[in-house]
Amino acid sequence: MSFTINAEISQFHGKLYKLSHESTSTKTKMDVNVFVPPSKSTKIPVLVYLSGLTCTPNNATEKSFFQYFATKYGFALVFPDTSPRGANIEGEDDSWDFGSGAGFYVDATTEKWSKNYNMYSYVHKELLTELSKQFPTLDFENISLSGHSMGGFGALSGFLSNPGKYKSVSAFAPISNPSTCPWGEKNFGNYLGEDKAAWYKYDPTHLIADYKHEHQPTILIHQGSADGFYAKDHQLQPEIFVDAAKKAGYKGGVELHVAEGYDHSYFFISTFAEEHAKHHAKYLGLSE
Ligand SMILES: N[C@@H](CCC(=O)N[C@@H](CS)C(=O)NCC(=O)O)C(=O)O
Repeated sequence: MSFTINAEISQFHGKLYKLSHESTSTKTKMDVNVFVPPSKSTKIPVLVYLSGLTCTPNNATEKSFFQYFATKYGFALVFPDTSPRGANIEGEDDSWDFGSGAGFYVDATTEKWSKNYNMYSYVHKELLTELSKQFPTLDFENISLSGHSMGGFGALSGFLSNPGKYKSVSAFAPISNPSTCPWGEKNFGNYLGEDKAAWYKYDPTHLIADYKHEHQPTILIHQGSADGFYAKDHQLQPEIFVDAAKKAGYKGGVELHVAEGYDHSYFFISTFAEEHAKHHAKYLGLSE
């Protein structure tokens, strides 16, 4: 398997690559963007950023400002897509919060979706393995996770279900307890079926309750107070995750910042991108 380089763009003294490849996990062509900072190191740490509902790899690439901080601190960035595209499954393109653009970073088990909707294996296994061959100077053993909304859920879930694999995790407005919110119920119900035990294997609030691994870095979360998905729709519920972490005695703790007046958009994400970059740089061995 090899990547097609669709674009190679100079940015912040590094290179932004827009790539595509045939995925064995999703059985579709997948797009992914990778930013490589101007480093002479042959072991450049990596931050994987998982995007939210409706996004392609380009939304965060164009609006998060993360590349500036990747150059400043010296880590590479990986921006995966949010679902398979064009799998030709009935209903896949019918709503903005399910199917295309909403793979939810799980491996589907229901008959209808399980052939293609395997974003958990795609992100945490296939993509990282394939990128390590394409980019030999990137160190995929020194890697962290971040993400927004559905991707914030994907980051927390991926970190907690792969103990020790990721050095650190952070999230912007994450869907923190998907088993108890409308987005989670819709997506988990369709992808994983009605047995909630299967949902809990991905739900950060359940995962942290059972997390036993000694690697317990501080988990950084920002949430905008004026985000309608938080304040009005109760899709995000970061406080429930914080409580679960406290109850579980998670050693690093969860640092939740509710930022007054900020919404759910990339104006919010870009404002706090540096705090997240700094957080990961510390755990990736790039700063104090
Ligand atoms: N389409 C939805 C909004 C979806 C949304 O806010 N998606 C977030 C992630 S959950 C996002 O990043 N959208 C793309 C963007 O802002 O570039 C609506 O009309 O309410």
